[in-house]
Amino acid sequence: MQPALRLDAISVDFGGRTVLDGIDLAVDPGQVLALLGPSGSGKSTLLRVIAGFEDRYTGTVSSAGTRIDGVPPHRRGFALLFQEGQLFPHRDVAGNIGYPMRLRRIDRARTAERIAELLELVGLAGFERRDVSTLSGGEQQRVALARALAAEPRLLLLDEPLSALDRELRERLAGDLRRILTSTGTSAVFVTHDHGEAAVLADRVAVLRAGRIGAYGPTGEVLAGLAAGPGEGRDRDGASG
Ligand SMILES: Nc1ncnc2c1ncn2[C@@H]1O[C@H](COP(=O)(O)OP(=O)(O)OP(=O)(O)O)[C@@H](O)[C@H]1O
Repeated sequence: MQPALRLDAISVDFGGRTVLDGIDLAVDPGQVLALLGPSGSGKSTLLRVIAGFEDRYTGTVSSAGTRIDGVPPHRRGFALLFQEGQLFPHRDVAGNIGYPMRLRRIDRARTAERIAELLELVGLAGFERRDVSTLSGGEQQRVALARALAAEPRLLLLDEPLSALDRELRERLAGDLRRILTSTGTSAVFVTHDHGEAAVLADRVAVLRAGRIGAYGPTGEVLAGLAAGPGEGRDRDGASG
């Protein structure tokens, strides 16, 4: 099967400064890839290239065997989940989750059924009519996740999706998120600073260092390598620059 995402020789140069330097990566269908690395190593820039928000790059981005360079973000079949879920404040929970289905003109009965399924999946069964402003941070992130999954994305892109939450909630939600991604067979790329989060969520880890891939492989191996490396493992990024 073709990878859900493939990057070939992605480089980004901002005003003569190399921010990404020849990145090659692939994410197989159903696989979850974590991008780790210190601040400024290029993680968000790479995510922006994948999502289609950044066109100042060389190299190619493909999905399911097709090049998608130049395809606008909303036509890529990807969904995004950020640190703050960015829900629509004037819509209730069902209105938020159903939004991608409305855009796709899926009929009301099917939409309502799917919303109920997604709420069950994220542990918020029966929350349809709740005003989003009355939800806790963790509940809002669950609703944002349900909305991202409602579009049945070919790839889910997550930019530190749990970092706004407190530690205990973060750990619980990381486990839930992994279960949900597995049960829906969703391929995902997520940016994190947190090794624990990568350990729970990811099948593979790529460590960025100054715009290059410093380490890449199965999660256990890469994290063990970081913990054992000289002077590394002490900071949360596991990279000394
Ligand atoms: N639009 C831009 N113009 C110029 N430089 C930029 C731009 N966007 C990012 N950069 C620079 O590119 C480098 C990589 O930034 P990026 O945000 O991708 O890093 P990051 O690994 O996501 O960092 P963090 O973990 O702090 O979010 C940084 O040095 C940043 O200052």
